[in-house]
Amino acid sequence: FHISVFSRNDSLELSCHHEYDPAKARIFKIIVIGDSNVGKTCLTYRFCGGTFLKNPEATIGVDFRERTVELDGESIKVRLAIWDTAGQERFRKSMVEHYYRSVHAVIFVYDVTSLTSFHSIPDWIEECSRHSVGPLVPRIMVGNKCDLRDRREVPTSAAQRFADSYNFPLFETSAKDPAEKEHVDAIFLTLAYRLKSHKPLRLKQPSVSNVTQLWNQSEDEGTCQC
Ligand SMILES: Nc1nc2c(ncn2[C@@H]2O[C@H](COP(=O)(O)OP(=O)(O)OP(=O)(O)O)[C@@H](O)[C@H]2O)c(=O)[nH]1
Repeated sequence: FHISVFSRNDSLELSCHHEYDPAKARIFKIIVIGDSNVGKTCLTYRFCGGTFLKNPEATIGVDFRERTVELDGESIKVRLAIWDTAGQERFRKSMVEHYYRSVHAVIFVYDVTSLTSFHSIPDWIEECSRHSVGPLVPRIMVGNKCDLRDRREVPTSAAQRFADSYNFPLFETSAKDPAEKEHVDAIFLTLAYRLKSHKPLRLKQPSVSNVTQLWNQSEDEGTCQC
């Protein structure tokens, strides 16, 4: 049962499950934010699908992806519901309120070969604040496309200074380079470990599509400040 909302991408699925399993219902919403073309879709696809998505199209509205991760051996399972947001203003403006409702964590992405995308990060942080994402919501910064070594415009030192000033962990990686696959996993696992003690979204009606519920519950609950 595959669902993709407002998307032309061949995205991964949030599956519909029919038996109630509390472990499966422990779910955290992570939004991935940043300029268009920085690689948000490819990073989330790499994490959820394991491969590099060739020829992604611009995200329209949002694409949902999901992966369940096991923490502390197998003792804790958490489901990461990842919202791959649109970078282009015209494809996101009607959706922004939905992005931030009940969000548990935020990933800011820039492209290491684009100084412009790095300089946009303060604007994305500002947008988060405007939507009442509190300081207790974990945030992470990711510099993508590190495989393009000859085209790098954003030095690690500058990015690290910036990240430190906000107390964000910084990751530099590549969605494209297969050798970076585990590094991409580490980004999301870092958030999962930080979230495991937070209050998750609980699915109210396990028999109904998770996407529909996440959408509706985020309407009901407002931004999570846990
Ligand atoms: N070399 C390289 N190219 C990448 C990498 N990640 C993404 N790309 C390319 O960058 C372009 C944009 O990738 P997307 O993942 O669609 O970017 P996006 O941030 O989701 O863009 P929007 O949906 O418009 O917000 C595509 O041509 C990808 O193939 C990477 O790590 N290395």
